[in-house]
Amino acid sequence: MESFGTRLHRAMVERGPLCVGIDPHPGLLARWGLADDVQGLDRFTRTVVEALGDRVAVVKPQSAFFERFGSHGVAILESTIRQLRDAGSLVLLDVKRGDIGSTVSAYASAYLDPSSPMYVDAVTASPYLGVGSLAPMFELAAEHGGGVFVLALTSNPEGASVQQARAADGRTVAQTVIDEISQLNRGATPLGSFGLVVGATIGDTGHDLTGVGGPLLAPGLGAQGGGAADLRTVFGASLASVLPSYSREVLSAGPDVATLRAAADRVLADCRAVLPAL
Ligand SMILES: O=c1ccn([C@@H]2O[C@H](COP(=O)(O)O)[C@@H](O)[C@H]2O)c(=O)[nH]1
Repeated sequence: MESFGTRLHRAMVERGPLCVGIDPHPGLLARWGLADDVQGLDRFTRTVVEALGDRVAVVKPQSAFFERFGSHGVAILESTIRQLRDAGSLVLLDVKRGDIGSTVSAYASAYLDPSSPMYVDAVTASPYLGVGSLAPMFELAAEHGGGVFVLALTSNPEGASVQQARAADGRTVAQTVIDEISQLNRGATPLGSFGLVVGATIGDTGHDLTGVGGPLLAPGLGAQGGGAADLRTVFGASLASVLPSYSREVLSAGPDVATLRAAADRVLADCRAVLPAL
């Protein structure tokens, strides 16, 4: 079975290094002329799948915007995941899960076991109960060709006070996460299956990402103020592993399918101008 890293690398070569998030904010639903209800949610997500599912490397549904509609929203999330997989994009579910290891096992089954209704190619995970507590996710991902993106240096301004605090050995908390994920990817080519989330808004923090060996998901572009040019400052020598991620910047171009596609093409061109060819 092919690893997630191999599948992701191929998707980035064939479709370009771009992840587009599905974040159906109430304001976006209104802007698209849709009601803030499950019907509006369903129409919104179907339009995004139609516009982008067959052309973008990775689509990242944000679970929170589905969960707020309860079981009906979760049913639409499951359906969206299936539609995206059928359309050929990789699905990264942004759920930022993390807990004690025995509970992480259940999260792993929910998202990374192919028999689960919510099975996706990769998930986001939070390391703040210790990177080791995420081991059940790493193991199930490795077994079934899945991936896990662990929060390292997030795009929000509040993140730095925790992530850039120093641990007992003098490294920042983020650097300890970076180092543990690098170990998991050792020897994997062309790309490891275990990624990090590093915001495009954080500037040059001096963290060493060169040994990660896995994908570096870069949110914070567009609506949060980051631009493609910032990728150079944040990622320096690691630019080749960057997967830029945009949500509102692209979604606000809807509901017209052609306009959504044009917005995705535009941000991809901006990123290609900065990132090395794969
Ligand atoms: O550090 C992080 C980690 C995750 N996110 C998520 O990405 C999108 C960003 O949406 P935009 O509309 O492009 O701002 C959203 O789902 C966040 O929860 C992040 O922004 N930063």
